[in-house]
Amino acid sequence: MAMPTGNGNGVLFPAMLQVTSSRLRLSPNSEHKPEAYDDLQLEFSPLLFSSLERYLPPAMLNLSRDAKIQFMRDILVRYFPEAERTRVQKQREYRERIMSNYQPLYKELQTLDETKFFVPSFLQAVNAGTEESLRKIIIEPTPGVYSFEMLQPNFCEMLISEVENIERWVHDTKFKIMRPNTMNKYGAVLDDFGLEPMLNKLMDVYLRPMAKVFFPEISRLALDSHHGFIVEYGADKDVELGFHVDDSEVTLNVCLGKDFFGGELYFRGVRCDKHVNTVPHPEEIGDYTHIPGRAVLHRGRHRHGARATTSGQRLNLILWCRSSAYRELKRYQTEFSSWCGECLRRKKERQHRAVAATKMELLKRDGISTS
Ligand SMILES: O=C(O)CCC(=O)C(=O)O
Ligand SMILES: [Fe+2]
Repeated sequence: MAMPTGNGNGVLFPAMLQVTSSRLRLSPNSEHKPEAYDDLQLEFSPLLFSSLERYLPPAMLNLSRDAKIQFMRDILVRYFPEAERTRVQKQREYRERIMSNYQPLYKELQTLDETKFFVPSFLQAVNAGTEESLRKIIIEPTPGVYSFEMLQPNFCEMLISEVENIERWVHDTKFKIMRPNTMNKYGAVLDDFGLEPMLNKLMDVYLRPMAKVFFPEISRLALDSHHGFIVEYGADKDVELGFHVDDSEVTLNVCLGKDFFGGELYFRGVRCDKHVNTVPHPEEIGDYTHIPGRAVLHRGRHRHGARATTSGQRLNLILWCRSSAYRELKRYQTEFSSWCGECLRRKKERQHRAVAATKMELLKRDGISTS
């Protein structure tokens, strides 16, 4: 028998007793208008509560707001480990410190204005949304890497000036900035500087149709979070970037400028965790030369690095797009021949061996000499 639950003061919620064992709905109740939870100072986003409310069992919908909060929080706490909650809380505090001290140079960067941000060819192809329209604007410098013209020169200049403004502010105030990742000593995480909603829209509206065409195995499941940042290279900045895979399902990398030599990307094939250090096959070896305004889109697991920027300054906008559903599914899989070059090679080898063994058996059975 289930023990009664209470609010910690010895008072029971009778209605809660009836529904705590109920399951969430499998599909959301689209007719239900969820309450607003914006005033809550909880460890989860108020939007998460509003979204989850649509999945509550019907009997719960008439309960008090507090009872619903308690029920939903219990679910979220089980799903979201404490270490992750602490990380999110620290990140929130870090961003609040930035937002209350940093004065942006261009507030207009925070709202995506498609005609000011993108070149017409990109916009037309994405708006048409067909495979044909998207294939028309891309080239594939090496298999699985797609390149296309994307950003307007004016937008690139604004973003570069904003990053320079960030670096000045960091220097003048001695702010302890978190760099984009362990590989870069320079650059800035744009999500920390108020550009997260803009980059979310970029991923959701403009990259989603592309990912659907070029990486269908991933984008059957939604890309639902991102890490957006700028990398900076030059004599007094980072010079090159070692061979690595990204912590993303799909990566967008757009060159913003300025004038530079070098900095080419080199690619060495897509690999799963198990095969990340295996040798590349000849057809997987390819280079890409950055051109300001031009983007490359590739799988995060596509192994790559950036050669030295030998003169001038190079800044690139990077968006690591992630899918929580894809990551969850991957945990239950052991073989990735649909995208890992090495899993595929080994699978083909096994098939060849099996076919050869069968042939041999048949020849022996028919008494034909195999020596
Ligand atoms: O420098 C570049 O263009 C590559 C950057 C990159 O691969 C990364 O930040 O993950
Ligand atoms: Fe990368």
